Amino acid sequence: MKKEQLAVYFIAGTPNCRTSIDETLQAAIHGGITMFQFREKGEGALTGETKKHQALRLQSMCKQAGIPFIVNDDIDLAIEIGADGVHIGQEDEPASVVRKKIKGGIVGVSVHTMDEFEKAIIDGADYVGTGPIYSTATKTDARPVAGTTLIAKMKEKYPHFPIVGIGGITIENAVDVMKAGADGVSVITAISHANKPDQAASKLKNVFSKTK
Ligand SMILES: Cc1ncc(COP(=O)(O)OP(=O)(O)O)c(N)n1
Ligand SMILES: Cc1nc(C(=O)O)sc1CCOP(=O)(O)O
Ligand SMILES: [Mg+2]
Repeated sequence: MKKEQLAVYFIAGTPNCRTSIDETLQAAIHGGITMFQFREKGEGALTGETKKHQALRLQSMCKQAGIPFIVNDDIDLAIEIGADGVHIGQEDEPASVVRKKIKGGIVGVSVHTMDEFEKAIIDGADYVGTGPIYSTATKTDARPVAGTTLIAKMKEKYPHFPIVGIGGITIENAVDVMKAGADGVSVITAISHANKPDQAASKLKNVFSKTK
């Protein structure tokens, strides 16, 4: 995985989108997102075959655009459909186990402390996501707001390891996350609830280009 692929990392599931997730993702791709995570979670989330078929449609759009298609939590689905990778948190399957299952695919791990970060590196993570950087209404079980301090500490100790910030990130505050040392920003609402998701993605990409 190239670090640059984390620049504008869009995450969404059907419950996050105001119009259809297919339209939202297509617009986000048009605006320049660099990676996509299918996170089918929360009230009204699809399950079973319907979830799989939705995943396949989105995967095909990502493939055509040449951006990695990552599956959140559901390792079996990721393997079944041949996704480019998975994202797991501290409450999910251990990263060391997932690393073996996913073989050469991308493994992203959520971390909240320096110890979790160093363990993720040892376990074979390709990148880490850390947050919530700012207050978020999207994840009901999010941890307390962390700010950008941990990102700066992680970058200081491991300058080359890919790190992305997540949680409450907007077009306005993304610059501070980048300046703290993140290689990119992960967003749900900033793109999925935007009136024009393509423009939101494009503005986030501009923040990245101006900061890096
Ligand atoms: C890029 C990125 N970073 C962090 C997360 C959060 O993962 P997790 O803690 O497992 O929480 P859920 O997303 O599964 O609710 C993420 N998904 N992506
Ligand atoms: C999925 C997720 N994980 C978080 C973490 O802190 O690990 S915050 C979060 C939600 C991000 O959504 P939004 O961009 O709408 O705030
Ligand atoms: Mg998870």
